[in-house]
Amino acid sequence: MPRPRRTAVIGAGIAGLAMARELRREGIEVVVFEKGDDLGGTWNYDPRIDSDPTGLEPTREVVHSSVYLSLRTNLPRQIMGFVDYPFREDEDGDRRTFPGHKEVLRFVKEFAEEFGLRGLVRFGSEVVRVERVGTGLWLVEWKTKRSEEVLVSKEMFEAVVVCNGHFTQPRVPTIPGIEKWPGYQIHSHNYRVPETFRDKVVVIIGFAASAFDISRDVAKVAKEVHVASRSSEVMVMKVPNHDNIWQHKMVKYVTEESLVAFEDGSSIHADVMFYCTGYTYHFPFLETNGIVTIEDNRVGPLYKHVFPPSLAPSLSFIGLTEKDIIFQMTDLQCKWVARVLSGKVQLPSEKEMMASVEEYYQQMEKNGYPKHTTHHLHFKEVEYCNWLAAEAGLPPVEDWKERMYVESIKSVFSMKDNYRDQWDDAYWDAIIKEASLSKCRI
Ligand SMILES: Cc1cc2nc3c(=O)[nH]c(=O)nc-3n(C[C@H](O)[C@H](O)[C@H](O)COP(=O)(O)OP(=O)(O)OC[C@H]3O[C@@H](n4cnc5c(N)ncnc54)[C@H](O)[C@@H]3O)c2cc1C
Repeated sequence: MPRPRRTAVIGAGIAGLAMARELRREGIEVVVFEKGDDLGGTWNYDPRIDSDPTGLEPTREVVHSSVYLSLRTNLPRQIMGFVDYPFREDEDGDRRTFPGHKEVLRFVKEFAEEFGLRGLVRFGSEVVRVERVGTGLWLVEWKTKRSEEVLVSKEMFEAVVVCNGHFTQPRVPTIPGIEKWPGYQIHSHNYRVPETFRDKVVVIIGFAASAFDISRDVAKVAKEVHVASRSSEVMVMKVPNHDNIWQHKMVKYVTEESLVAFEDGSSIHADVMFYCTGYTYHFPFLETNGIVTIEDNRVGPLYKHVFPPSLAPSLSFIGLTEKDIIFQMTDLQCKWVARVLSGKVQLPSEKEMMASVEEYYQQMEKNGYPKHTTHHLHFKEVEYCNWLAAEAGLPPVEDWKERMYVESIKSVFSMKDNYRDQWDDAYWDAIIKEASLSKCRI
């Protein structure tokens, strides 16, 4: 494919902004379509929630962000910067190592201003169709609203980069009896403040970071909080240092008398079923004639989680991988894609890319990783970033970032309350200082 003249980027979260910066650096004209009216994607806290709190009703009105009011980052700010643009403290901002969401938004906006990216974004423009047309171009159709009037417009692009985020479309487990259970159901996508749950008995399903944080937040006002999980690691117990939080095995069934029975044999009567059960990938605008599919949360086939081999390089996806050093990884993916589009880096042949995808799937199967974890990096987060960095002509991720990432993941999984405020800043400051001194010495 010849170097594209114009590229469409869908979304102005960190992925879309980083992509726009890299494309422009490569001299490629870029248009960023953003359905919201501001930059920052999920970091734009929005007090509104979807019209269906479970997020399952297909015709519901959707709010993009899943951020709740008390949210603080679960990674230290030192590894939440872009590769060449650190997340520095702002004198007037939230200077904590694990800052609140407002501070992340401030940083993302600062990044956009620094590189003059705002002017590349068409706000209030929701992409509703992306389709390859006979000429090898991509037709992008988007809608804009002016008061009550909806305008639909079309434009052709030589390449499209999908950066629409994947924390908006909830995934919810099937629970026997739930259709008749009379309580209130909600997915964490629609959680904002604990007040709704005052004096309620709340069952939270999930065992990852959001279930941990939200259970502690809700427990401040709820009567009881019962966290249930499929995880084999869950210990059935009353959680130490909390008067009103219990852990259980998964919910076995529920009844119309509001009973919730757990697989550990215990049961309670509850008011709220709260799903902290993750999200599914969702590209409602994308038409590829079945070339790109989503099956059991596997977007495929994608070479290195980015390029569908038979449509590469004119179609790509940024930020699909999960559980990694997100800002660094996203930025590196963007640098790689921009270099591929500019012709500086060649992709392998379609056949070779397909073989690589197949090999990855086989490896997953051999290791017993379920299909829905296709875009988890399975402890190879840094290896993946280093591969991207090499493709982008950059050095590998700094050793201290890798160590800090590993340590912060351990902290998250330690499930200790206040792990963020127990972080040893002095220790890490010394490590970073030593690393930068040794860089100078080289
Ligand atoms: C609750 C929560 C906590 C998190 N905590 C952390 C953390 O501590 N550290 C960390 O590194 N990461 C964290 N993350 C991950 C976070 O999602 C990523 O850091 C990152 O912000 C994702 O950026 P993105 O640009 O890929 O997607 P998003 O930020 O979701 O941006 C996508 C953009 O695309 C737009 N869009 C979507 N569809 C369309 C369309 N059809 N047309 C036009 N525009 C469209 C959306 O409006 C949005 O602006 C968290 C995520 C959540 C949900």
